[in-house]
Amino acid sequence: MSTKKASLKDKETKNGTSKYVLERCASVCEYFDIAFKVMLLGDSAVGKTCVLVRFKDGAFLGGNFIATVGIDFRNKVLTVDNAKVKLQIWDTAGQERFRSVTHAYYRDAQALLLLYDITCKSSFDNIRAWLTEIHEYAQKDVVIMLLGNKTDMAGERVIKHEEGEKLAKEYGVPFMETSAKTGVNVELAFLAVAKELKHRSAQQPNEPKFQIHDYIASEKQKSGCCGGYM
Ligand SMILES: Nc1nc2c(ncn2[C@@H]2O[C@H](COP(=O)(O)OP(=O)(O)OP(=O)(O)O)[C@@H](O)[C@H]2O)c(=O)[nH]1
Repeated sequence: MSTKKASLKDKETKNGTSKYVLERCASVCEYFDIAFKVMLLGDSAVGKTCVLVRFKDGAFLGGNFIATVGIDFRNKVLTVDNAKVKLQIWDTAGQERFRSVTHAYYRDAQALLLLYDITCKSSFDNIRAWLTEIHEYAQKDVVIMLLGNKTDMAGERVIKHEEGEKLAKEYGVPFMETSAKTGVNVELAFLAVAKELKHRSAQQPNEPKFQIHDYIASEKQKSGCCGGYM
C-alpha cells in the first residue's frame, strides 16, 4: 500500500531485478519458528521509518524527508533463546489523514512501538492521544514500548529523558531513547519486544514471567550505559 522511499525500493541489481523485491523474497522465505506482528506508531517525522530501516538494514535514511503513505512492512528474523523469531514490522503513516487506514491494522499487532522525537514537543504531547487510540483499537494485552528518538540531536533536545521515563511509568510501559542515525538502542528495543512476545507465547504455568523492564536494564548495564531506559 505504501509508496514511501520509492527511490530506495527501485534500485536495480545488475540483472535488472529490483533489489527491493529480492530483499522482500529473502525475508519472506527465511526459516522461522514463530512470528509476531509489531507496529510502529507516532507522529509524522518522529523517525519510524528510519528506526525500522536501521533495525532491518543497519543503515540511516538521511536526506529529504518523504512521509509514509498508508502503511508498509518489513520482516526480520531474530534468534531469541535458540528460537528463530520472525518480526513482521508494520511502519505506519504518522499523518492524521491516514489514521483510518492504520486503525484497521492495530488489532492484528502483538506489539506496538510508540515513538516521539526528543526535539519536537508536540510529538511528545501527542503520546497520550496515541495511547488512547491504542486502547481503543489494539488488543487488550498488546505489548507497548515508548521510544524517544533522535538522541543524536542533543543540542536540539526539548524533552528530557526523565520526562519520557515519567510518562512511560505512568502508563506502565518500558521506555528507551533511541537514535536511528547512530543506531543506539534500536536493536535492543526490538530484541526486548521479541523476547517478551516469545516468552509470553511459550510460557509454562510455573515458569517465572519474563520481565521486559529488567531485561532492558541488564542489557544496558552490560553495555556500560546508564541512561535511556526504565
Ligand atoms: N538526526 C536524526 N534524524 C532522524 C532520526 N530518525 C529520523 N530522522 C530524520 O527525521 C525525518 C523523518 O524520519 P522518518 O523515519 O521518515 O519519519 P516517520 O516517523 O516515518 O514519518 P511518517 O512517515 O510521516 O510517519 C527524516 O528526515 C529522517 O532523516 C534520528 O534518529 N536522528
